Amino acid sequence: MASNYLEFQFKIHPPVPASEILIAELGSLGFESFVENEDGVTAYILKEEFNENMLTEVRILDSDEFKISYSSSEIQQVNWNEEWEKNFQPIVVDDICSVRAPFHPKPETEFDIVIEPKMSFGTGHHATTHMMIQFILKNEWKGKSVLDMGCGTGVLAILSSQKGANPVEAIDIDNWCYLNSLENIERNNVPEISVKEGGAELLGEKKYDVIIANINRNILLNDMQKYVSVLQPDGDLYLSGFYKEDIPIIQEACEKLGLKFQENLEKDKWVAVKFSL
Ligand SMILES: C[S@@+](CC[C@H](N)C(=O)[O-])C[C@H]1O[C@@H](n2cnc3c(N)ncnc32)[C@H](O)[C@@H]1O
Repeated sequence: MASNYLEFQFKIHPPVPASEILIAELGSLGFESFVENEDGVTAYILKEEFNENMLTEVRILDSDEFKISYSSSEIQQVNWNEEWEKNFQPIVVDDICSVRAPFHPKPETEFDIVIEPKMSFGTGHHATTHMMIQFILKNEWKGKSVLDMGCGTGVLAILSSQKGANPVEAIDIDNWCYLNSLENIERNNVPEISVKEGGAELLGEKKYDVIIANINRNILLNDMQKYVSVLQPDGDLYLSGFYKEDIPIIQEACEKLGLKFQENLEKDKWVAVKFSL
């Protein structure tokens, strides 16, 4: 791919495992291809698509815990696949589920998900994806209707389908993630998964046995009511994308909507929580 791109180095001070939230925000602003490094994230955006207001949006992520700074430079050519091949290692969750790129050898695990992430979130490397995979692995999924909100690469929707969920639907607000999920679903030869581009406004009358949403605290708080309105009685809602200290606010919002806390997983300060109606 040869285009005029801006390359941004975003540094997180002090370095904390917050880069995936930064990546999710950058992705929704129109940045492409993200490479995580020790200090933060390198991200790219087409020069004509960049505007200064985007950096104001990024600064809103600053908190008591960390601050984000950046520098930028203009570049002519990016080979995104080479970037990923340098940076993307396969992962194995609980010895039974691998998430890997097409160029990695086939593993022996029971579940094998092949993802070409390009610039979408969801390689399984991040704690939140890892924990959502653990939840899917350890709970009954067979025959259940599953909605994956904020599907990224489609990794959780693909695993849901491999675990026997049917039908599976996936939604992401980002055009790149929508397209990338379609590609990855085809690559994994799973039964048809419906993918839509948008947010909670796409949810209508149809109800689901299970909803999984790994997004971020504020979007979850904002959209949770809509999610619950399309959850079957006795349905389960699995949420991630927030820190342990956010559990009380998430739990309070869920309980107001009639959900009961079931269980939470914790990894690198991040949590994933299961609620049931
Ligand atoms: C943290 S990533 C999770 C990706 C994948 N599900 C995983 O677990 O690895 C969050 C995803 O949510 C999407 N997203 C952000 N806001 C959203 C919204 N309001 N509705 C739906 N998707 C959204 C982002 O584009 C991003 O792909």
